Amino acid sequence: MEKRWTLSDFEIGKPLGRGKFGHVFLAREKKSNHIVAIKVLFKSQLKQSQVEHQLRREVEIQSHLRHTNILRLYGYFYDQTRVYLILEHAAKGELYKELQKCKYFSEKRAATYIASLARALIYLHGKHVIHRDIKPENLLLGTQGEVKIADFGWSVHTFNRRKTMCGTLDYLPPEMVESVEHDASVDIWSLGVLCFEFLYGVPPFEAKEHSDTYRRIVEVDLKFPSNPIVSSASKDLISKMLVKDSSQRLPLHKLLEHPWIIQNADPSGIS
Ligand SMILES: Nc1ncnc2c1ncn2[C@@H]1O[C@H](COP(=O)(O)OP(=O)(O)OP(=O)(O)O)[C@@H](O)[C@H]1O
Repeated sequence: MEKRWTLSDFEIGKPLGRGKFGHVFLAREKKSNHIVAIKVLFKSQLKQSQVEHQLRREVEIQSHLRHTNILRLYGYFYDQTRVYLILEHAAKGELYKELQKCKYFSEKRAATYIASLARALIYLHGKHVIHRDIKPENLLLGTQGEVKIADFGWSVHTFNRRKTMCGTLDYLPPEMVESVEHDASVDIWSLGVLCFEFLYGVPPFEAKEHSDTYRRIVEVDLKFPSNPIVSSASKDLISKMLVKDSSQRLPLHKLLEHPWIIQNADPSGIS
């Protein structure tokens, strides 16, 4: 049986930040002395924005994941007005802020993050989970500076079809057999965008007008700035991820064997 948590199990510490729906606090579980982050969400706000369903899915998915580069969700509890999520504490905070501070990362640091994220995505996809929202704002940093995927609000579990089709796989057309892998390749695209942003400090299809960004994405209008100077190996990798035909994007296990990753990524995941 899983433990039923209550607020009295924790000593609440300093605020770590606030989001759209609630506040995050440092906390200590009294019995174990374990340090965690507690996210407090107001039920009224969740209802108003009609995101209860999304939150339930997020909790359901994230609580079953175990990977160094995925933020752990240990459990949850609620009272009359609030929902509490017990999260792994990411001691070094938001990656987004680091990127703002440095403007752009070194190739070693970028490659280390990208390799760690590729490993986390391989793990997720193996569990039929597609993240669909990989971006700097959703990444946190652990004690050693290791990157952690934190926000599962847009993730989906693509298992339902398999369960419901159980036993009748013989009749599935190729596009449906392939669709899980096909869907997962959205995360490869996002990882390519992220890699560009890590190295240049700006996302690749940025434009003043929304409509222009849209057009640049659809056309895959990929241009590498001349500044900062970035290795051709990294550009080669990015070009292999940002491919319009999703079936032609570099598979994540191949990404891990790419020369730029081999030469630059720290295998420990610490940068
Ligand atoms: N597990 C954690 N460890 C350390 N800091 C955290 C943790 N979770 C959240 N934070 C901090 O608290 C802030 C608010 O987090 P929260 O997830 O509520 O909102 P968000 O993801 O920034 O925004 P949104 O509400 O739009 O999803 C984060 O930006 C981060 O600085």
